[in-house]
Amino acid sequence: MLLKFTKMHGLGNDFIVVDAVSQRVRLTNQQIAQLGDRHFGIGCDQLLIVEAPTRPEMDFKYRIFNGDGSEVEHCGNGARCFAKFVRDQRLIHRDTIHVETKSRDLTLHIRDDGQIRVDMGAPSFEPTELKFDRDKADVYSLKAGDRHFKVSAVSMGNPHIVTRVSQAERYPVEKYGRLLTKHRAFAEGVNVSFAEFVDRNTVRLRVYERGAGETLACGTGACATAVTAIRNDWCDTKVNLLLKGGTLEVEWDGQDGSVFMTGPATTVFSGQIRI
Ligand SMILES: N[C@H](CCC[C@H](N)C(=O)O)C(=O)O
Repeated sequence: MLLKFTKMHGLGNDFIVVDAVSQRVRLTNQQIAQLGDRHFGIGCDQLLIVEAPTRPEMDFKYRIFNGDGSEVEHCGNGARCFAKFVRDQRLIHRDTIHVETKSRDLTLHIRDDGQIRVDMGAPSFEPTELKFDRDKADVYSLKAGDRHFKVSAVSMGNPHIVTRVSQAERYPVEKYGRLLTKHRAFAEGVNVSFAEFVDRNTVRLRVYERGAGETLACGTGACATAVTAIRNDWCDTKVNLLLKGGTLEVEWDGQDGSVFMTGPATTVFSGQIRI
């Protein structure tokens, strides 16, 4: 099969985007992992497949696969790149886009300045949705390697834990992220945010992602971290998350409303590959 694709990124969290509306796409999880391989394939943190919607009130369905080939429920940076992709490919002519994902419906708005604002839906703290083994909703004490961690658990449709650190830039994220992401408390793995709270509107953040390792940015991780900060009154209802790849703005009312994330999306190149 000759597969057309577009390489994109959201603050350095990079994606292979595939249009399955205009071309027939049949990819196995193994083929997705091959495409995601940074030495033997194109290379990406996640691969996004854009499909026709399954319900008339939606514009598209978009499926998300980690670089290891595993399909997941949500991707915040990917949602922004998806929005830019479908507009640039003229698959839609509106600036507000309604899209289905595996776990929830999203509304995306492309602003005049090119930034994309995503209604990420409401956070959840119910262990059932997070598929955690524990009966306590949202705070865990976990041992990983030689350290104990106090983590808050938040679902943005995909599972996250957030732990506070004093200096994010110097923290051994690879060592402890690798241990925590597969901790036995999380039946299907978990994304791990290491957050340094700078002030009531600023958090320095690094994320070790399930199925991808540390990425330069993580949209749902930024949302999970902002929700944790607002819920604990460490931050106000608008938070700037300073990630390795750049800054994301996240807003949440601290009640049961949606989380809103605003940030950029960038197209790197388009190509085709025989697979
Ligand atoms: N690794 C995540 C999916 C991608 C999330 C991230 N790239 C984002 O921007 O939200 C998971 O396994 O749930």
